[in-house]
Amino acid sequence: MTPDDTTRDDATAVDDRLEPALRQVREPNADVDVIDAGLVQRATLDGGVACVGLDAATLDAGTIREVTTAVDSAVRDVPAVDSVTVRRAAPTSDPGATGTDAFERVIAVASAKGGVGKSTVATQLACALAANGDDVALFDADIHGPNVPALLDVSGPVHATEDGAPRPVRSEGLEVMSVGLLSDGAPLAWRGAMAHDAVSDLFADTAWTNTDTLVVDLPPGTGDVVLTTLQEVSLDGAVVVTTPFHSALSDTEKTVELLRENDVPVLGTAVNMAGFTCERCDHDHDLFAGDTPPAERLDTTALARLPFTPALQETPTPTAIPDPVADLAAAVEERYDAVWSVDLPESGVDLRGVPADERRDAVADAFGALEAGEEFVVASDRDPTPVRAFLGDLADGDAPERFEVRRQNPETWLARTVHP
Ligand SMILES: Nc1ncnc2c1ncn2[C@@H]1O[C@H](COP(=O)(O)OP(=O)(O)OP(=O)(O)O)[C@@H](O)[C@H]1O
Repeated sequence: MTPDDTTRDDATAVDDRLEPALRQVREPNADVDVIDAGLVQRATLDGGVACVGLDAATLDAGTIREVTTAVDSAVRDVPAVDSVTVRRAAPTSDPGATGTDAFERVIAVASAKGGVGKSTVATQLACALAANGDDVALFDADIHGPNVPALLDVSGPVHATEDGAPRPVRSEGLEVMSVGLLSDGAPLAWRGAMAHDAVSDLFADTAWTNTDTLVVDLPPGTGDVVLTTLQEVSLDGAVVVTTPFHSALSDTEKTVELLRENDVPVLGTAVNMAGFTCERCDHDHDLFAGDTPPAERLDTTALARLPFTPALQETPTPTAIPDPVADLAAAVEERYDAVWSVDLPESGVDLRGVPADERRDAVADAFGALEAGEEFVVASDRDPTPVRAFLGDLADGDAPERFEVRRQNPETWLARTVHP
C-alpha cells in the first residue's frame, strides 16, 4: 500500500491520515485513546469522505454520545476530510449469550403490591452485587410500567448482534434490558398472550455478556408477566419487598405463596420505607405501627429494613452503595448460600446425579458403615421418603423412628435419620 492510497481493503483498518486525529480522542472511562481502547473498528477516507465505525457495545448510552461527538469533531479537522460519518458499528467481538440459562444465578425481586419500592430495591441490589464483584445484569420485566431505565438514568437505543438479538444497554458496568429501552416502547394495553410473548421473547433473546447474576424486577400483581416469568425462567431465589403497611403485607403474602407454589426459593423479605430518621431530633421513627415484624408475618427471613430516605431516591450506582443496601446485599448472599450450598457430613450419602440402579447400593454402603446412634443424612435430587422403608429392610424390618425430609432447594432434598 502506498502513502497515496485513500482507502484500505481491510475492514478493520484505520487510515493513516485519520489515525493521529483519532488518537486525540480519549475513552472517557479509561486512560487510553479510542484506538487502544478497541472502540474503533475501522476508519476509512475515500475522496474526502471519512467513515468511522465504532464498536459501542461495551459503552453506556451517555459515553457513546460523548465519544461519537468527539470522534466526529476530531476527524472533521483533518485537512483531507470534507465530510464525516461516524457509525456505531455492530461489534464483531463477543456475540453475548442469549437467554436466562446463561446466568450462574437468577434472583427475582417481587411484590404483588404496587409502589412498595420493588424497582428501587432491584436496581440498588443489582448495584450492590456489582460492587461486590459480580458481573450483574438487570432485567426489567415490568412491561406495563418499565421504570428501571429512569431509575438508572439509562436510555436506548438498543443495538442488535449480527444475529439480530437485542443487546442490553450498559451503565457503570451493569447490563440493563427493559422494554422501556426499546424504541417502540411498552404499550400499556399489552395483556394476556401479547404480554406473555413480549416478555418471553425478551427473556429468551437478549444477548448478555455479564453472566454472573441476573436480577429480575417483576411487575406488581400476580398476572400474566409474573406467571410467565415463574414458568419460563429458572429462578434461583426471590427477594420479596413490602412496606410494613397491612395492605402491602397481605398482598405480599400472595406473592410468597405464588413463589412457593412454583418452587422458587424465597430468600427473604426486604422491608422498605420501614421508618425514617428525623433530621431535627436524630431519632428513628417507624412509619407504620404493627405488632408482628413483616418478615415473620410473611413466614420468611428478614433480609433488611430500608428506611424512607432521599438517599434511596437517587440514581443508584455501584460506586456509592447506601449502608442499608449493602446490608441487604450481604443478607441476600448469606441466604443464597444457605439455600444452595449443601453441607453433607462425610458419613452421609449424596444421591444427586447417581443413576437409579446404583442408588440402593450407595445407601446400603453408607448406612452399613455407621455405628448405632450415628446420624445418617441423604441428599437427593428427588423426594427420598422411600429410603426410609429401604433402611428398614437393611435393619431387619425396623424402619427408623425418626426420618425427617426437608426440601432445601428446588434441586435438593435432605433426609436425616439415626442408625438404630
Ligand atoms: N426507601 C425509600 N425511601 C424513599 N423513597 C423511596 C424508597 N423506596 C422507594 N422510594 C420511592 O418510591 C417511589 C416508588 O418506588 P418504585 O418505583 O421503586 O416502586 P415499585 O414497587 O417498583 O413501583 P411499581 O409498582 O410501579 O413497579 C419512587 O419514587 C421511589 O424513589
